[in-house]
Amino acid sequence: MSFQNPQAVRPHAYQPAQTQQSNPSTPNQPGPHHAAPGHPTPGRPAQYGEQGQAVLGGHGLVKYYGEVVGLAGVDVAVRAGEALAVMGPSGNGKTTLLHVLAGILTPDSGEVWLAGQRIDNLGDAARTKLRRQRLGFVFQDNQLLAELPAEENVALPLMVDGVSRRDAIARARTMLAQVGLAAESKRRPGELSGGQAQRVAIARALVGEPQVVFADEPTGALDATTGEHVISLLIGAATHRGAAVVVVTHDDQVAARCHRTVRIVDGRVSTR
Ligand SMILES: Nc1ncnc2c1ncn2[C@@H]1O[C@H](COP(=O)(O)OP(=O)(O)OP(=O)(O)O)[C@@H](O)[C@H]1O
Repeated sequence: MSFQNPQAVRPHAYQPAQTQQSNPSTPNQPGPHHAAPGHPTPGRPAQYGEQGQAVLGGHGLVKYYGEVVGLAGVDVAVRAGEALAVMGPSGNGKTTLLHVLAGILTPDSGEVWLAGQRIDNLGDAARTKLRRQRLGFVFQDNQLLAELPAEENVALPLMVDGVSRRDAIARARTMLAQVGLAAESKRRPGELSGGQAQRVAIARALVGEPQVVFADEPTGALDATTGEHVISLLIGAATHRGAAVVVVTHDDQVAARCHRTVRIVDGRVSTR
């Protein structure tokens, strides 16, 4: 499935990570954290040291759609500057996990913590604001607005948040230059290649300096070479800024670019 469209302090740590595998082929180490200073980082797996605090943690996540199990009790955490791949068979809960972690869906039980704040129990308006201000999203189909040039697509989330048009466009242009699209900033999505359009979507996801970027099959509509370029750009640009990245993917090459992989099978983290 694709995407549809922050005070309490968590009292205890948890132990999910024996079920999450490091990706040995990934040379990068996660960057510095930017969890709120002074917070005992909720959701931090016990083996993470002070250099690797979890910016995002899900604990005991359960989600049903009527009788259908979406998630059956998932523990997961991701550090600032770390890219986590979420893999597993179709229909086993990957997108559900992404939506619950991103505050798009509320879990039936369990908790989600973002940089020291429990977020699963916030109201709709607060979660919407949090998603806009602190999270970034990259979709399989870039979901750019066809009638707007690239720079306005990137500037839009900033303007919605009250940044002046002039400043938002300036930041959008800087961001587009960073994804190699300075020359394309005035083009509309229909005038861009699939890979270029996805780079615009990456610029849009990053322009607000999010703490976590969620991507659901971000390379699913691209050929292998373009997909590899796009995922490298996304992970490099996000983790360089200290953001965490959570990528749902069926693609081993995409997962290999991430620091760790977690497999979701039957709504649970698989140990196999
Ligand atoms: N809105 C919904 N209503 C009812 N059932 C749903 C809904 N969304 C997901 N499901 C069901 O929940 C289970 C998990 O779905 P989910 O989309 O999370 O799987 P997935 O691993 O992301 O699949 P895929 O790889 O095919 O995208 C599936 O059985 C699915 O049919």
